[in-house]
Amino acid sequence: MPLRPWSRDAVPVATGSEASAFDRAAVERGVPERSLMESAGRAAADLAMRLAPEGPVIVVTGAGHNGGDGVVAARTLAARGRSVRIVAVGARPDPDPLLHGWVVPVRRVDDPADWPADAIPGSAALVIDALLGTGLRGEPRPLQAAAIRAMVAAAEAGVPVLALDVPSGVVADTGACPGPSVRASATLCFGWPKLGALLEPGRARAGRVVAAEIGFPPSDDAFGACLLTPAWAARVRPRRDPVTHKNRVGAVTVVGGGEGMAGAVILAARAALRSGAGFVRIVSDAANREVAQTTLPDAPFVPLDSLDAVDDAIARSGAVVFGPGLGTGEGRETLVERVLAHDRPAVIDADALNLLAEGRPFDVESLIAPRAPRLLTPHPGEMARLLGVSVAEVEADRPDAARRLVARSGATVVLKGTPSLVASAGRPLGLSSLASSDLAVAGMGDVLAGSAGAFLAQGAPACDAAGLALLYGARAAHLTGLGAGLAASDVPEALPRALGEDAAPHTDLPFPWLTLDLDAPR
Ligand SMILES: NC(=O)C1=CN([C@@H]2O[C@H](COP(=O)(O)OP(=O)(O)OC[C@H]3O[C@@H](n4cnc5c(N)ncnc54)[C@H](OP(=O)(O)O)[C@@H]3O)[C@@H](O)[C@H]2O)[C@@H](O)CC1
Ligand SMILES: [K+]
Repeated sequence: MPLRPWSRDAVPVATGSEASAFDRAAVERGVPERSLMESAGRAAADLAMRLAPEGPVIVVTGAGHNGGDGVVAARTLAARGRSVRIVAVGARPDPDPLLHGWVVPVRRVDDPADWPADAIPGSAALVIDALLGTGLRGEPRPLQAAAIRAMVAAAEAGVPVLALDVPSGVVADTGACPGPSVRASATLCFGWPKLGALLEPGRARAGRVVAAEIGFPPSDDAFGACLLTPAWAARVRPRRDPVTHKNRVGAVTVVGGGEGMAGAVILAARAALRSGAGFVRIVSDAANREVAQTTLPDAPFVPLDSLDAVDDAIARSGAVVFGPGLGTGEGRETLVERVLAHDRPAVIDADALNLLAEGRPFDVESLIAPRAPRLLTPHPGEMARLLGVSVAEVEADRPDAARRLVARSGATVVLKGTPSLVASAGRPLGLSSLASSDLAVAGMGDVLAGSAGAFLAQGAPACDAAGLALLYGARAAHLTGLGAGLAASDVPEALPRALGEDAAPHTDLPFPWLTLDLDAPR
């Protein structure tokens, strides 16, 4: 199972607005716009030849620079001997100077009510969507909407569609689709992947996401997000010193599991051990002692009503995982107060979050300026309770919800979903590159919390611990080969294999300009 996605490290991700501002700044610095467009269009032609090694190519162009990229791609394909035709939607110069004198047949379409049925024939080997890029404002107008519908029909008839920069109709800032949008089998992003191609619903429209270096200056801190990839994880993950002992490599205390909820703490504790923690303690309801100790004899057990023993366990730990299966019944406030009084890095999950959402005994604002890193790991329902909004409001702008909780709590936040997001003050928003519907199963949150606790205890900063837990958990799930039959309890056992992989990420794209090759969502 080849390690994917391919990249050399974390990949900067630009919103459409950031990309446009960066384009302008680059041009002001003397980077010729034509050279950027030339590199973009030639990279598009390279990828097009790979996706459709033979047969006719239709390039649907718009009036802006996205269309210009498409014209360069069409010219390059023609110069390489391919059969290519342009469908020009809206105004373009005639003849187009970007064609450098090459004669490429152009079909001009100006009337949305009269879209020619044969403009995109079913016999095409590939459609290149160069209609709308980062310049889309609002819902596509009727002419562009007709072109998008024609490209959707072609895709439904089995013609692959390569979208340039972003599938037309998808808002590059957010992934929203205010009207019709192209269904691409692959999207080639120029410079950097666009956030809109990585967030739903845009992600589902983009297919495989490939990014190309096209001659931009370095982006440094220009963008607010980045894609966390396997190569990034391999670089930042903690490694053991050859000479060490169990308390030096990360001790974790998992606090959770009300009566009858032993499974959640056991999953978290097992994930912590399998993520490299040297010592894991379980603090749980006394009724769970037998099952916990039988199932996971490696982890000493402390009953959660023995508060002094709880204090002692936490004081001996490098990190706490607080909340899995905890329950929100009477008396839990005391435990919250006691656990969070320690200056230990902590993952705050599940019912510990629900208690904070109810202000029992305090709310997330009281976490501000803790003496140790805090990592909050809500799913959208918990996030909605913490912010006092509806789940629909969270889902409508997930990056904003994550950033708001960071501002309110001072903590690092993982907002689970597809993709899961990692938000932390002063750091770009991290997007997991390994989202998969296979992970939508009960107990995965407990595994994530335990694993993140292990990375925290091994000294990783909270945002790295969060990203590592997301990526290695998802990779482990993939390595089980169980697909939609995955159970959360399968994942901890596969974590060591995921962590042990040192094979370089794989791509079958041989292009020197390649900076990212990310599979279509599963
Ligand atoms: N600049 C650079 O350095 C580089 C840029 N690059 C490329 O350029 C792209 C950005 O180019 P861009 O800014 O020209 O915008 P673009 O996406 O082509 O769209 C503008 C067109 O869309 C139209 N339009 C807008 N809203 C609409 C609607 N609702 N419904 C219908 N039409 C609508 C708008 O029409 P208008 O509203 O102005 O009449 C205009 O015609 C970027 O994604 C990348 O591919 C690369 O080559 C690298 C170098
Ligand atoms: K496009």
